[in-house]
Amino acid sequence: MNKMPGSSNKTMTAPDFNRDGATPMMVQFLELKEQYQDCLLFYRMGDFYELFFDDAVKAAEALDIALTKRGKHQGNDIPMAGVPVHSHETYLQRLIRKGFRVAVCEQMEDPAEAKKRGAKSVVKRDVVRLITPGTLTEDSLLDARRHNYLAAIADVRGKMGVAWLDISTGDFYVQPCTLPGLGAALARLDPGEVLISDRLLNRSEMFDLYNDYKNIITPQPAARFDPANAELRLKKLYDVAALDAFGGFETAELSAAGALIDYIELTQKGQMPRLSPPTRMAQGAAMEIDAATRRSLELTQTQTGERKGSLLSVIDRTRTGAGARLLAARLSAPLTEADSINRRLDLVSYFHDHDDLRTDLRASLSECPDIERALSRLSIGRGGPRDLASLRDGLACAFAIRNLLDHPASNSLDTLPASLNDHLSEMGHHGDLVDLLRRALAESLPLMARDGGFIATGYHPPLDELRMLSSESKKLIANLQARYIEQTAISSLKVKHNNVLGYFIEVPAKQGDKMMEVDEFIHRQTMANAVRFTTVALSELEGRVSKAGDQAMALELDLFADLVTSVLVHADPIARCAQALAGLDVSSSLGELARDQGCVRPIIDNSLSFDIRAGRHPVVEAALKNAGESPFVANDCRLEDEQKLWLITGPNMAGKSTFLRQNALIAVMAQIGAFVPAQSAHIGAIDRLFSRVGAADDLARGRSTFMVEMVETAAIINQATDRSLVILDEIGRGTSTFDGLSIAWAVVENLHEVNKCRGLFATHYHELTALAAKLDHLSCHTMLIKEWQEEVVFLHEVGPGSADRSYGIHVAQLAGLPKAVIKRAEQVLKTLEKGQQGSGVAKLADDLPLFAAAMAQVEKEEKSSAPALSDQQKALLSAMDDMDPDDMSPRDALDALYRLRALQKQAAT
Ligand SMILES: Nc1ncnc2c1ncn2[C@@H]1O[C@H](COP(=O)(O)OP(=O)(O)OP(=O)(O)O)[C@@H](O)[C@H]1O
Repeated sequence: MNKMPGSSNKTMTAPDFNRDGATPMMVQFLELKEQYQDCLLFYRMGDFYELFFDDAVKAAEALDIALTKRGKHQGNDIPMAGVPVHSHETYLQRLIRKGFRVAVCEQMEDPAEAKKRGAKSVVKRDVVRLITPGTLTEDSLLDARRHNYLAAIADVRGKMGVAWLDISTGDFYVQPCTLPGLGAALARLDPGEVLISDRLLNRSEMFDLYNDYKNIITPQPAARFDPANAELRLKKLYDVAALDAFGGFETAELSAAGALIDYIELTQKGQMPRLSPPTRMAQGAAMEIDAATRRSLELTQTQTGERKGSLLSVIDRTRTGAGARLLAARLSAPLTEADSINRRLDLVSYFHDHDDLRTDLRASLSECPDIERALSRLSIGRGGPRDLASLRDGLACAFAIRNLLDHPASNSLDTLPASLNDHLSEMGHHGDLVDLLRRALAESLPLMARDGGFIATGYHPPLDELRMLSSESKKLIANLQARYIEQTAISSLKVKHNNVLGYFIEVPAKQGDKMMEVDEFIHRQTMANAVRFTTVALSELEGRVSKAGDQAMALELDLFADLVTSVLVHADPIARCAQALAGLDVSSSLGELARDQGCVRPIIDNSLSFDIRAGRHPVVEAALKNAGESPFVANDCRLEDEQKLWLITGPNMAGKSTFLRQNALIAVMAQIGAFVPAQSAHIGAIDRLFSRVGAADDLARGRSTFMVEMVETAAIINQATDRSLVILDEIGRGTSTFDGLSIAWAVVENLHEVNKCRGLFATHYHELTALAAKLDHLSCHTMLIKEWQEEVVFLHEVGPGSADRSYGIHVAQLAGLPKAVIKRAEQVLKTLEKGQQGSGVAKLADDLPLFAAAMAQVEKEEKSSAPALSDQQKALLSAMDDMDPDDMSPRDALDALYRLRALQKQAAT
């Protein structure tokens, strides 16, 4: 941590809000800080945001910036740290990532105004915004390809509701929820921040959830979740008398949605961003996938938290940020309703079948800026000229895309899929707005409107006049230089400009006296090497330049505000257009993926089918391809009728986990409306997907591997229905053999008899295969291998039947376990296989030779198995032994080399 430089005095960290004796500025700071004690207060002072007291200490440590001090409070030094305004976003990003909340306090008036009230008066300041992880709008603080949701959870008389919105795009949703389903809902949303009322948070049932999300939970007073207030807030926001038009919301959903709006008002200080009316997601509309299943299937990120290596990274071919966000959102929430899935598939099919059209569309999309985020920034008063340009270019792209899709050059006789027509009509017509923005905006644009110069010449004549006045005056100033040189005969005289003096005449120091003699030149400043003057004419021209400049700036800002208004009048249709573009991006990119990867359109209906022919694991297949290894082996999976539940045995490393996961991933891909990596696929829509494939300790929650496994298994047994797909890999391996086997046994029976779900169950407990005789819908399958010259070759093929052994020792050998250990393991295995399990196991230690004896045996075998050397080979070795390179001349060395080569040739024949 940074130390207070050169300070032996006591410093104070936590501010003492006692204002006695404080300077007026500190009084102002303390008044503000007292209101925002849970935030770091960025206190604007000129070109810096300053932090004081423990805010400064925390920020200095988090940002690795200097910690200094400024004045005293109550007799103690005040720690201070600061970040420049022009680069503050980088610092903000780091603070937000580290979990801080920041209150941004701005100067609300020109310092000159404050001075008018008296020399000691303080510039008015106020907090204009609270920056929290769930309320970010700046591109620099956001990932362009991911949504950043702010979520709220409400409980009203035992009924729960979840609401979530992305302030940077205006998306807003609600859904009813149950306590057991809450974890899955949050895992799906992966929000940046979660609001929960303190009353709900204190309930013991919430402790686990709190544990999982404590870093992003922002507790709120229960009053902020009041449903009656929530309803009023929503009605006011959307200016409606009743909310029925948006769908029938349950009270808990309203309460959650209202808490979100309240929080936005609180953090944005009343500046409401554009928010789409809340869309209600019905319970069960999305495939339920709990957090453990998401982790194990690595849908949007790998188990180590990276995007690379996830399913999303392999299937994402989108060209726009909005498309990428939509694809990630769809992948997190596959649909359950067959008709909706098929509508999406129709569009993917269309793009899959029309290569040229798809290529042209994707080329156009590449040019399309992020309309959603630009619109959101403009709506919240945080946009700049470049956001207007993004809208201009994005809407122009939409126009071009509409033309392209409305009049496909080829296949003009094809009927367009219904969802394509929907997208086209959602794109609307924004020609007038594009035209306006084209005329209004200059070619190169500053980030902030206050930097000026962004209105195109010719758009607004009065602005052109002011600019002309200013530039003509500048020209006249330049002319003055020539006149004064002639008048004074000082050729080195220059007219210059700086921010302190404005325009001035500068001559070298030795010419200063000469200038002083002329009344016209008014002395301003004497420097070491130069003397500076002004004249009445120069001051007048300068006045004209700055007046015209100020007027032009004010006019530009007015014009900017007008343009923003013209955009915001159309905010909703623009947002719909942006969503349509994102939809086209996703569908065309899935069409591209299907073409590229040889995927097929799945048949999705309401049956209980699960029939995948020649399915492949998209991520493992891509990895094998990248590594240049042998191609992926496709496998069938039919979970129907008497084969609803598969029991899969087979050696380690034979591909069981890959097979299990690939079928889950194919189901997920199919239900987001993507083509799937298979020869054919028929899936009766799945309501819940469970995958328990390996588990790690959850030490944070004090759970062992086995405990985690059992908690997850319990969730499956309690929740899986006959429409669910359950994937279980090696249940029960974390405990003693007999305990594990018994649990696995009972779980299989329960899945078969009670849950009646479709499922894949991989195990090394070969004893379980006996269950197939008892359970009608259980069938045994195994990973095929070939044994060849004592080697095991994995074929990665799934076939009927069961394996009689696991070849674990073989895999251990491949992994490099020492030979002695392998040998010993083989001895133990043989003894066990002779039927000495159970009570006989205890006798193992007596019956088996000692470990040391086994080691000695290995050494002996190695020696005896070493191949005998031929006479020629011996001659070669002894010739090498006889050589001493230090004693050789270069000539001797060369001769020796030839000799060795000749001996080696003899040895080889
Ligand atoms: N169908 C396949 N085609 C080609 N290679 C495959 C296939 N399935 C698996 N593999 C390769 O085999 C490796 C091991 O697969 P996997 O982890 O699925 O085996 P496993 O049977 O589950 O092993 P264990 O029982 O030890 O967990 C994979 O990393 C992959 O490289």
